[in-house]
Amino acid sequence: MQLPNEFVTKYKKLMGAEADKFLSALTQSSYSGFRENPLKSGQPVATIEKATGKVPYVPTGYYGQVNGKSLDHVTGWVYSQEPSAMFVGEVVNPQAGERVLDLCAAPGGKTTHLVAKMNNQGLLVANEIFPKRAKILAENLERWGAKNTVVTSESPADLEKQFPQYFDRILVDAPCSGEGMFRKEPAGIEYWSPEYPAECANRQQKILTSAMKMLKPGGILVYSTCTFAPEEDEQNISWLLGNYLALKLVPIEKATGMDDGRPEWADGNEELKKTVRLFPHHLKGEGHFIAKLVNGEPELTVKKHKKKNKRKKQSIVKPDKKQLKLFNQFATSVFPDYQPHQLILFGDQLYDLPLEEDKIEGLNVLRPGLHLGTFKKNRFEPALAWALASLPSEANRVIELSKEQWHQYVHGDVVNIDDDLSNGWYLLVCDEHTIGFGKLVGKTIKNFYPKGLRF
Ligand SMILES: C[S@@+](CC[C@H](N)C(=O)[O-])C[C@H]1O[C@@H](n2cnc3c(N)ncnc32)[C@H](O)[C@@H]1O
Repeated sequence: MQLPNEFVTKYKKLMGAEADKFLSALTQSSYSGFRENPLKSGQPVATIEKATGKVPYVPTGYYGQVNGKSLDHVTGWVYSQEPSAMFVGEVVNPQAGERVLDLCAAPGGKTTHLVAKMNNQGLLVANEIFPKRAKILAENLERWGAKNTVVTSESPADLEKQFPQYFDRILVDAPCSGEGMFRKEPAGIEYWSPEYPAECANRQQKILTSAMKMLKPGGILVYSTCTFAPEEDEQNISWLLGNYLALKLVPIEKATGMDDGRPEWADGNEELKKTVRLFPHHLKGEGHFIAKLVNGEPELTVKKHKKKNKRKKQSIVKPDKKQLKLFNQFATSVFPDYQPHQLILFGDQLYDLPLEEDKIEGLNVLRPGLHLGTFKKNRFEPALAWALASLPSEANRVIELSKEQWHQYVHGDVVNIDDDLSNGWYLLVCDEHTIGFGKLVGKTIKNFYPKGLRF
């Protein structure tokens, strides 16, 4: 890997005596890792995936690689994530029941972590500006079993109009110059230029300005990047502190190998030591920067947002009596204890929306909460997302499949069983993993695994 000369010169100057160790670490191999899903896994994942060790600062984190076609991955028991990036979710530390915004969320590494920390309770809005990336985010959340999460695809400036002073916690995992990922994704080096960090900082300040409008008084803002560039890290935090006088840095408890932020790389404010830097020559992970701030602003009367926004991208419709009957028939037979927040329809798709419906009107919403199923003529077909967000113990009607039958199922084949069971819908389970729904007719399970996911 060839680092740009200007990059080397810049960091030799900034890092001084440490520069050689730092630059040499960038030429070594990167670390891979994964988090297990505490909402699902009933046994230590380290024994079933190829974990090479425990990430010391993340209770659910492991070093090692996940096989994308393994049962654990396909059913959302694990999520592949670089070890340093895992610390961000720990710093955000959202609580069950809170309103949380992940403003730059795709592909969802941190969002899935937040879902787990919130125990799927409260509201998580996961936003990604680019629709294609937002689609991947929605798919990853579906596999993870997110119930409390709405996926939107908006610019921060548009989102701020909808949610003034609304969130208890906001994560801005900002688009950045990516210097911390150079050894993991060397293609990023091509985009780098000496001017690039300042350009990124400018964009980050715009995103932070929108984030501040959506943060409640007393709310927590976490800002993270995967770059070493002081312009995007300490200098942006100085900028925030200078522009929002009620914002205060909250100290982050550092694990072994983590460094304090560097005041001397910004305006010398010693408070910046409360931020954290993860350097690849000091720990087993890639480069990251994280700051945690609390908004001490007293509660202000928030002007009711007048909907200037005339675009009606989504219209909210409730299921009619007939649809409710079909849904209830399914729910009573398979998930008798399921308590939806609010049932809404997008076309013929039924979702369980975890927030007030007017909050999503006018927004580009890819996933208005948990996808429960589809109405087709005179029947209700449950969605894979609902299965993946459920535990075997929550279902009345379960069929256990062998590993071989699971392979048939994800391949899209019909699966035959030996037992005599009544016809109808069942939750399919393999080795304690919820894998999907199947409709039993005689001794044959009709396969409803989505075509696009088959392998
Ligand atoms: C560092 S990545 C987020 C990674 C993600 N949080 C995760 O853990 O998987 C930053 C994201 O910001 C998005 N982005 C790019 N430009 C943006 C902008 N102007 N405003 C908001 N988000 C932007 C990118 O598409 C990208 O998905």
